Amino acid sequence: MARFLVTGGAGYVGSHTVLALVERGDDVVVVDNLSQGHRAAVPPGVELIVEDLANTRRVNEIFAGWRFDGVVHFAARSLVGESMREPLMYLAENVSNTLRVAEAAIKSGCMRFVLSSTAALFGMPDRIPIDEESRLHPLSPYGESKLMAERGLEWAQKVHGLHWSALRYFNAAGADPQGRLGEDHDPETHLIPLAINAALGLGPELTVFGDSYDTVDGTAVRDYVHVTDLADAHCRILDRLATGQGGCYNVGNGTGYSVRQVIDAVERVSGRKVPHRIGPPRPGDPPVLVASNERLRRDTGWSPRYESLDDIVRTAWAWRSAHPHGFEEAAAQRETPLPQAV
Ligand SMILES: NC(=O)c1ccc[n+]([C@@H]2O[C@H](COP(=O)([O-])OP(=O)(O)OC[C@H]3O[C@@H](n4cnc5c(N)ncnc54)[C@H](O)[C@@H]3O)[C@@H](O)[C@H]2O)c1
Ligand SMILES: O=c1ccn([C@@H]2O[C@H](COP(=O)(O)OP(=O)(O)O[C@H]3O[C@H](CO)[C@@H](O)[C@H](O)[C@H]3O)[C@@H](O)[C@H]2O)c(=O)[nH]1
Repeated sequence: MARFLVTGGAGYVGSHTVLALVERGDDVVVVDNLSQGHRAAVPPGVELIVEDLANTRRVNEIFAGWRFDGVVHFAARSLVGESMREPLMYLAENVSNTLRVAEAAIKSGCMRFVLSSTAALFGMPDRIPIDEESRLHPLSPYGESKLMAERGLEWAQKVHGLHWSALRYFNAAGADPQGRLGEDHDPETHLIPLAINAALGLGPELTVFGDSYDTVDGTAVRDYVHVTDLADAHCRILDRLATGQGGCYNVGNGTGYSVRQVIDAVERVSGRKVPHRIGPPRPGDPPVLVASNERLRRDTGWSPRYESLDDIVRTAWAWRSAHPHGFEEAAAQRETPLPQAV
């Protein structure tokens, strides 16, 4: 059994990874400031430390107080559009928090580090599928912040011998197949939950960002990878780091789906219409982002269990329709006192 610190473990990808680690018998501690995360997303028995990673003293204390074998660093600001309005805040926060966590880890002798990175590193890619040798050219401060974080970790490896990997996710999607966890952001900006909310009447009609791209039907194409498959990739990478081998990996299904295809999938799975209209393209959105996942498959034996878009959407639909108001409702239900025995 190993013990891991998961920053941002109350968030979407983080909580699914915490669950996967716990299920295979690892001991997990979560640190999260709950700015986006949810207490109810942290599995029972896992310690949640509510803290902001800006607090250097506390971050050092957390590492010194536990003997962690590794850290998985999810906590970050991750809205591309917001980063275009607040570039310096994004760079300062995402980079400094990553380096602060890495420094505290190294000081405490915790030498395995996994960074949540992103396909946004590649900007407008010059070839599809995108492999790890593709040109790194972020088009947003968000993407730039992850590239700078990766570079910082590279120096930590050269100088201090840190074993690290970056997992560059494409579009995380879906929910725990057993319905225990799901995606609950505020504001929600991701396509699949927005389409589901529109179908359920929980949100406004969906705006399709552009229908004149050079793609199969004019709408933008993305590589949707199931969050449980992402969680599995983190578990495998932590094991690989234990052998001293690191590296950067693209994590996607290797198949692209257009926005229209996503809408069709939500309609098939839910049996409802997704009210939508066509709007202008979102500035900075590349027409097509599809991963090559060959390196991850080769080095770790990973392969996605959820390759079909309908299967991915089905899990997201199941969670959202069972929890129309997300985790707050789930927590409130659990806090309802049990009826008194008479
Ligand atoms: N969701 C995606 O499609 C996607 C794609 C590529 C990369 N990523 C990256 O994966 C990671 C997780 O993404 P997500 O969608 O699960 O996001 P999320 O917002 O659901 O999770 C991030 C968590 O970190 C916490 N957090 C943020 N700043 C913090 C701070 N300063 N101190 C402590 N906790 C803090 C939040 O409360 C939240 O629980 C992020 O680093 C993101 O950039 C996500
Ligand atoms: O209301 C909406 C929202 C999205 N889209 C489109 O749907 C696709 C997916 O968009 P979204 O779910 O917002 O994800 P991305 O903008 O592709 O960004 C995600 O995937 C990136 C990597 O590919 C990560 O860097 C980001 O953190 C993550 O949010 C894109 O073509 C968008 O233009 C719409 O048409 N309407």
